[in-house]
Parts: sequence; C-alpha cells; structure tokens
Amino acid sequence: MSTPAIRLDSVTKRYGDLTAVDDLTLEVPAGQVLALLGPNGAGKSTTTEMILSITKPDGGAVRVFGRSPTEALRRGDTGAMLQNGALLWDTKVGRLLRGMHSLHHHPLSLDEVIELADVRSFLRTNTNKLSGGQAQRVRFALAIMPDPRLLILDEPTVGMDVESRRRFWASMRAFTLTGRTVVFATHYLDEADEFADRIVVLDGGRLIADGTGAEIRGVVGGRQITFTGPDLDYLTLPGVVESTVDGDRRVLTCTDSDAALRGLFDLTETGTVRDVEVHSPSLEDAFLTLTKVA
Ligand SMILES: Nc1ncnc2c1ncn2[C@@H]1O[C@H](COP(=O)(O)OP(=O)(O)OP(=O)(O)O)[C@@H](O)[C@H]1O
Repeated sequence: MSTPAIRLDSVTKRYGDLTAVDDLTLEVPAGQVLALLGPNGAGKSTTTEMILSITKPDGGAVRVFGRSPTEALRRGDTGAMLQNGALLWDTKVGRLLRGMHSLHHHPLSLDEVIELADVRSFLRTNTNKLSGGQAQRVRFALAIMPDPRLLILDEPTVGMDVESRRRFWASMRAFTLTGRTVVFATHYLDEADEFADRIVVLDGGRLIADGTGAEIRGVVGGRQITFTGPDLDYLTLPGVVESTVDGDRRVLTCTDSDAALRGLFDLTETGTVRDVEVHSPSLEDAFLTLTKVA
C-alpha cells in the first residue's frame, strides 16, 4: 500500500468552548480529488488549515505523505489556495509570479504555471486592477507553482462568475491529470459532484457522510414519481413509501419506482394520470437530509 496523501487520526480542534473539528478520522489516497462539503462553520477551513500546518490540532494526529504537515510544506509537497489570500499589492502579475518562482526548490516552469492557471492575458495587469476571477487565477498559479503533490483549495471559486468557474475547473483538471492529490472545500454541491472523486460531508466538525456523489445521493433513498392525477390512495401501490401533494402535483417516494409506475397505470383509468416524471434525488436533497439528521 502506498503512503496516503493525507491521514487524519481522531483529529480534534477547539477554539475555547467551541469544537471546530470533532474526532475526525480520514484517509485520502494519493491521486484522489476530494471535496469537503458542509454548511458555514462545519469545520472545512479548520481541517484544511491543520493539513497545511497553519493551525495545530488539540488532539489526534495529522500526516501528509507520512510526514508532519510542517515538514510536507517545507519540502514543497503541499500547495494551497486559501480564501481571500492576499496578493502583493500594486505589482504586475508577471513580476509577482517571477519573484515567487525564484523562491521554490523544484517549481513548475513559469510557462507551465501561466498556461495551467490561464493567466497569460493579464500578466501586465497590476494586482490591484484584477477582477475577482482573475485574482483567483493568480492565487491558483501561486498554489501550483511549487509543483505540489497535494493541492488544498479553500472555496476556490467563491465570487467567480459561471465562465470563470468553468475555466478554473478546466485548469484544475489539467493539473490533476498527472496524479496529484487535490482537496477542495466548497459550498457548491454541483462542483463537488462534478469534479471530485469522493465527497466528505462535514457538519459541526464531524464527518457525517463519505462517498461518491451517487453514494451520497443514495442517502435520501429511492426515486420520486410526480404526476397530475386523481385523488386516490397511492400508498397501496407496490414500492411506494410516501404519498404527498405539491400544488396540483402528486409526489410518490418509492423504493422501487418501476413497480410503482406499473401499479400506477393499473390503478388509474387511461388518460387520468398525466405529465409523469421520475426523479433521482439531487445531491442537494441528500445534503439537506444529512445535515438535518446529523
Ligand atoms: N481562529 C478561530 N477562532 C475562533 N473560532 C474559530 C476560528 N476559526 C474557526 N472558528 C470557528 O470554528 C468553526 C468552524 O469554522 P471553519 O471556518 O472551519 O468552518 P467552515 O466549514 O470552513 O465554514 P465556512 O464555510 O463558513 O468557511 C466555526 O464555528 C468558526 O466560527
């Protein structure tokens, strides 16, 4: 077994009476893209800060490629893009990148950084004139510059418009093609679902779910059938566990939507059931269910 990129063993972090991270155990294999998902205050930033040695746990152990977070950072194994990380003020982007480049032991070539982070079109722009999305791309350039094996991104696309987000994730994809490990914290369920191999949901500092998007979605159970139809007792149908009304639509929650559909058409007179739709639960549904019951 190769050494995991990250290993958290019963990690706890307290701020006074508040437990920001509560007995968190998590192993991230090298090469995985992992999303940390959770509502405000769930403990996502605190977790990433411990992996980056910005803060130390009060209990438990954090290892990064088998070493302490400080040692991993010193060796250039970790790169980070933090929320609103400050950029050197009033400096041309190109100059900033060249200056920082000279500080690293085994950086990516400047050309590669510029390509991957997609910053070429504003190398001559001053850092104080950048749009929010451009500033994020410069932060991303600085994060990948040390050629880290592990990249930590704390809500990297906050404040970006749709096009900037698309470009950002395209850059990220290119960066992960060579087997690097990425951990990103996000509030955007669609991003977690689309870009992560695995999603870990935190709430109140605790891990409340861990799996692929499909596995997390499975938490809310089977599919729903919605339709417009007569007032009948649909709970008698096979595979139906709940029957509710939403406006003029009837909503059946099913353990077996195929059996329920067959039963629905047998039960009702031809033409009385209209506009039938079958939905898989969304990640949003799963997230709400998870954070409600946790
Ligand atoms: N330096 C600190 N001092 C005191 N409390 C803190 C500190 N940092 C974080 N906290 C508290 O710890 C809890 C977890 O915060 P954290 O920033 O890790 O959550 P988060 O999931 O990243 O939230 P968000 O999505 O809002 O960024 C919160 O209740 C927060 O107020």
